[in-house]
This record gives sequence, structure tokens and C-alpha cells, in this order.
Amino acid sequence: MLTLEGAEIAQGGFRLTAELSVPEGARVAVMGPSGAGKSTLLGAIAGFLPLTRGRILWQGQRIDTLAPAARPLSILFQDHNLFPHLSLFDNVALGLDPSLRLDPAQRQAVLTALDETGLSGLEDRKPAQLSGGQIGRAGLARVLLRARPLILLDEPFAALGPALKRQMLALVGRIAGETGATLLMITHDPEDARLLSDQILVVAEGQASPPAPTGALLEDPPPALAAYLGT
Ligand SMILES: Nc1ncnc2c1ncn2[C@@H]1O[C@H](COP(=O)(O)OP(=O)(O)OP(=O)(O)O)[C@@H](O)[C@H]1O
Repeated sequence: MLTLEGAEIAQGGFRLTAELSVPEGARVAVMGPSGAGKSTLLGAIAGFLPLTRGRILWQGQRIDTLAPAARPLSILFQDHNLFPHLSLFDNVALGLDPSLRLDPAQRQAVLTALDETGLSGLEDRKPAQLSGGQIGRAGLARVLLRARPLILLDEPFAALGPALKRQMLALVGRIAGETGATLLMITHDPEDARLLSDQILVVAEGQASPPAPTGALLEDPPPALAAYLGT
């Protein structure tokens, strides 16, 4: 279980509070108006932004005091955190060891992750020589390889076309299913939420609300979500 207890994050004049829990293995879509604080929330969980108040716990242990790399999670952004000068193999391998000094078992694990995400044969390519979908897969290969229990997605597939985005979401679903990971995914698209999430966490009016079941929330959205969805 991921728990935010009396959490507050401040950024310039912006302030977000969160009092909520996400059960282990849940798939949660994070939705809300632009500028409402969705990325701020994920950034605080990942450790890029400090809390000004409260605590974050994973399985009852405090994680908000840990450095980002020591937290039990992987985060994926729209740029997929790929380094342009590194090969696909090395970009994925960074998920295991930032110094890239891999032993044979680790090298094999990288190859397996590339294989499972449909990237075999492209190991030596640089990111600039990959398509948008392949870059999306590379980010997911790294997430798969890291095998952390919490996966945070900050709109990594927003720039992809609908068919490719559905493919990526299916792959995310498969990875989460295989690893039992808990998923928090920012999206502006209710269709993404329906496809992948069982719960929606609404971020609006300075507050991140506890997750509620996807179907019920989309059918009868609270005013802030209804205004945002245009329903
Ligand atoms: N570095 C910063 N310094 C000051 N304020 C910031 C900074 N980054 C973001 N903000 C503000 O914090 C608020 C929340 O931003 P955030 O990016 O979390 O929103 P979001 O819900 O993810 O938006 P979007 O859907 O547009 O990506 C916004 O009002 C934004 O202007």
C-alpha cells in the first residue's frame, strides 16, 4: 500500500495536499485539469520534490526521507529519460546499474527485457534511430528490468497516435500484471483510464483525492472532473 499522510507539496505559489492510500497492485489513473498538480504529485512520490508537511509510506515504511534512487519505484516521463549518446542496450541497462558495469547475468537480463518489449535486434541503435513506439518500448524495457513494485507514468505516451498508445498501454498492463506492480498513470484521456485503470485519483483545486473506482467515477464525475472532461 502506498500512503500519503497529511502530505503537502509547495512549488512557487502553488500548494497541493494529499491524504490518500493506493492498495498494492492497483492500477490508478491520475486525472485532473492542466496545472492542477498531477506531475507535482508524482514528482513528490518519486522524490524530486520535497514535502513541506506530512509523510509518504510504502508498505508501512517511510519513503519520503529516501533519496529518489533508493525509493521502490520507477518513473517514466514523456521523453522516456533516454540519453541520446547511448545505445538502446545501454539506455535500458542504466535501469540496473548507472555505471553500466554489468555482469553476464545482468547483460542477459537486459537482453530478456528488450526481447519481452519487442526490441531484439535494435540493441546498438541510438535513440535518434528509433521510432516513437520503439522509444516507448525502451522506456518500458527499463521499467520491466528494474522490477520495482511501484510504477509511475507521467504521460509517456501522450505524443503517440491512438493505436500505438493502446499497444503501449497493453504492454504496461502486461508488465504490471507480470510483476504485480502498483501503477500510477497520469492521463488526460478517459479512454486510457478505462483501458488500464481500475481506479481514478482526481487532482483538482489544490487537492489529490483518494482513488475511486474508474467506471463509477467516469459515469458520475465530481464537478471538477466533469468540467475537465467536458461532460
Ligand atoms: N518549477 C516550478 N516553480 C513554480 N511553480 C511551478 C513549477 N512547476 C510547476 N509549477 C506550477 O505548479 C502547478 C502544478 O503543475 P503540474 O505540472 O504538477 O500540473 P499538472 O496537473 O501535471 O499539469 P499538466 O496536465 O498541464 O501537465 C502549476 O500551477 C504550475 O504552474
